[in-house]
Formats: sequence, structure tokens, C-alpha cells
Amino acid sequence: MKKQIAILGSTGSIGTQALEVIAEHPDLYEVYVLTANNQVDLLAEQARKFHPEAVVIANKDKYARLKEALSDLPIKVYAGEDALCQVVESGPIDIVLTAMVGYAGLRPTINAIKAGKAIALANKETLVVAGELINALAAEYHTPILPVDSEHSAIFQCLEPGNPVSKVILTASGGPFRTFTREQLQTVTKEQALKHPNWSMGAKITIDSASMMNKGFEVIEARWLFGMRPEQIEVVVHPQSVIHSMVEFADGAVKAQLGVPDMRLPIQYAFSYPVRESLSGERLDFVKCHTLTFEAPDTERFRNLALAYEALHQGGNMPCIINAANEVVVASFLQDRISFLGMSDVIEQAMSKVPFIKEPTYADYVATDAETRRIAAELVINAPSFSKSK
Ligand SMILES: NC(=O)C1=CN([C@@H]2O[C@H](COP(=O)(O)OP(=O)(O)OC[C@H]3O[C@@H](n4cnc5c(N)ncnc54)[C@H](OP(=O)(O)O)[C@@H]3O)[C@@H](O)[C@H]2O)C=CC1
Ligand SMILES: CC(=O)[C@@H](O)[C@H](O)COP(=O)(O)O
Ligand SMILES: [Mn+2]
Repeated sequence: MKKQIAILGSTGSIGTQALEVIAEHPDLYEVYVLTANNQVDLLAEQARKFHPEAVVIANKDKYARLKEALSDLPIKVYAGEDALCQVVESGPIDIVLTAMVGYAGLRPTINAIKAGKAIALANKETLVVAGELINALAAEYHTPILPVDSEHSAIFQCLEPGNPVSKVILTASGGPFRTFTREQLQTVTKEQALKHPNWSMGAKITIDSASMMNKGFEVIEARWLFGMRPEQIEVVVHPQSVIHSMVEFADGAVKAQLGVPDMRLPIQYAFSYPVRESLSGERLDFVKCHTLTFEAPDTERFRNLALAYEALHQGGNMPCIINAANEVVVASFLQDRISFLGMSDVIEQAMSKVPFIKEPTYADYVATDAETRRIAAELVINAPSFSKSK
């Protein structure tokens, strides 16, 4: 039986690579649902090629155009957030790939878990915002959560069921500003920040990589995926991104997963687990990548990493606060409304201004997200020192 796959965010970086994986294995996988936010033409093109049962465009204003574009095909067309959240519950779906960006991924992921669908989790924000709730639901509904993020997939591939782990070591590229001084960081632009040294990804995660918030989020993600305590999660800067992450076992043995930077592998592994399938593409050439280097992360220049550890230590709704504030400042940075370093200032202030809730419910997360966005947006507008550095 072919596995039926729903891709939330099929028009993005992860989504399009997931479709490449599916196209390479038409005997194993079939697309059941595709969703996007705005990109109607690409979504329609994907639907023509992969013949899903249904497509959803989150932005309702685009519904008519999508419906018209697919009017000659027997594909159900829906629009809006509610439709996107409901479509994941469809009976035949085996796996939901959460490849949409940001907090918007939380609600459909919860619905998919409750409907018993295996989650191939790319949307790390879901676990940052509500990791404890997601784990509780996954346990209650016996739903597997398979990591897609390259570091977490690497760790997942290294783990040995039953054998105790002393720590996990997340590798970080260090981003485009790894060697920049704090003074240089004051004037970096979005164009510079959008040039990741090793990976081609969506804009939001690329900025997060440059500010090292991505690594901070990955620390929180590792906490919930692998049940690690914060002190068991280490970050090491490895500029070549060849080692995707490592696991140190109780006896001191360290296992690493290596490969060329290509997200198709972790996407496919989440689909095929526990087996491995063939995959086309470049292979690692050890003679070409003979230098693998490692450094400690600098949390003075990249404060977001320290803020994320702080949020993890505090727990409750603090990771939700850091996520919402980060979404606001990244969007502002991409509009040249805040400087690179100003992003961390706003996040830190938001963390102290939004009311802390020790044991948040789902409703608390929703309220925290909204309140943090409001406060962070004010901080971006009102603080003159946060305006773009010249
Ligand atoms: N790219 C990568 O290599 C990696 C990504 N990830 C994670 O995967 C997720 C996706 O990242 P990436 O593919 O880079 O992101 P992209 O920006 O490339 O794609 C995002 C996708 O989500 C859709 N989308 C955006 N906002 C909404 C919304 N509010 N409601 C519904 N759909 C929405 C977009 O639709 P549209 O195109 O119409 O705007 C698009 O299909 C992120 O959480 C990221 O952190 C993790 C590891 C690696
Ligand atoms: C491909 C992937 O998983 C990204 O999260 C990537 O790891 C970003 O790289 P850095 O955050 O290490 O720069
Ligand atoms: Mn990653």
C-alpha cells in the first residue's frame, strides 16, 4: 500500500523537496493533500502534477483563482485556516508533513495528532511553542512524531533504543555572520543575512540561522523530541555542516550522522522510517571535505541562543513568548524596520513584559502568542534605538 501524504506548506523549501522525494518513489508514496498560504499558481501546478484529493489555500482571497485554475480536475479546493486544520483529519492520510512556517503550524499539527496521523515534523515552532502539550497529545493518541529538521533527524538516526544517552550535540553552521564582530553585526543587512553558507531555505529560517535563534529553537525542539534535560543538549559550531548532529552515549561513545547538506534525506527518512529507501543525489566525498572544524558558540554576539536556553529553563509559556517575539522581529527585519542586533533586544524585553504562565493550556498559548505579538510590535515601533542601523 502506498503511504498517503499530506504536505502542509507544499510551495515552500521543505514542501517542494518533499514533492521531489515523492516523485522519485511513486511506488511508495502518494500525495493526498497539498496546502499553501498565497502561492496559488505553484500550488495549482503541483496539484496538476501530483493529483491530490484536496488542496487548501490558507488565504481565502486566493480561493477563486485556485478554484478556477483547477476547474477541469476532480480535486477538492478549500480555503482558510479552518479548512487547513480540518483537512489533515481526512481518513486515508497516513503522514502529515508539517512544512509550513511559524506558529500557524501548531493548530493543524494538534488536529493531525488527534486524528492519529503520523507527523513528519519540519515545523519546529510547534514544539518550541507547545512541546509539552504536543508530547502529551502524541502519547494520548499514540501518534509518532518523526523529526525532519536535519539535526534532529541525525540524532534520531544515531539513537539506539534501550541504550542510555548522556547528551546530544547539535551542530550549528554559525550562519553568514559567524566571524563578524559585534560592531560589524550592528550594520548587517537582510540581503547579507539571507545568504546562508550551506543551506537554501525559506526566508524566516534563514534569518533565524543568521541570528542563531534557529539553533536556540533546535535546542528546545531536542528537549521535547528526545526527552533531554537542557544541560544534556550542547551546541557546537561546525561551519561545514557535514556532521548534522551527534549523540554521546553513557559509555562515552559518540555517534554522528554525516552527509551533504540536502533536506531530501531527512524528509524521506521521516516518510520511510524504520526502513531506508534509495535516494538520488550527491554523495559525501571525504577527500573533498577533508577539513571538519568545531568551535564553541558565542552567546555574547549571538544572544538569541542564550535567550532560548533561558526560555527552556523557565518553561511554561516562555518558549511561546520567545517564538512570537521572534516572528515579529524577523518579519520587521525583513522589512528593514529593525536592526539585526535590535531583534534580540526586543525579544528579551518581550520575555520580561508578557505575563508568565507556569502550566499553560492551549488557550493560554493562543493568548500568549497574540499578546506577545502586540507587545513586540510596539517595541519595534516605539524604541528609537531599534530602528535600522545605517
Ligand atoms: N527549509 C529548510 O531547509 C528547513 C526548514 N525547517 C522548518 O520547516 C518549516 C518550513 O520552512 P521552509 O520550507 O524553509 O519555509 P518556506 O517559507 O520556504 O515555506 C513555508 C510554507 O508554508 C506556507 N505558509 C506560510 N505561512 C503560512 C500560513 N500562515 N498558513 C499556511 N501556510 C503558510 C507557505 O505558503 P506560500 O508559499 O503560499 O507562502 C509555504 O508553503 C519551518 O518551520 C522551518 O523552520 C526545518 C529545517 C530545515
Ligand atoms: C537544514 C536545517 O536543518 C537547518 O535548520 C539548518 O540546520 C540551519 O543551519 P544553522 O542554523 O546551523 O545555520
Ligand atoms: Mn536544522
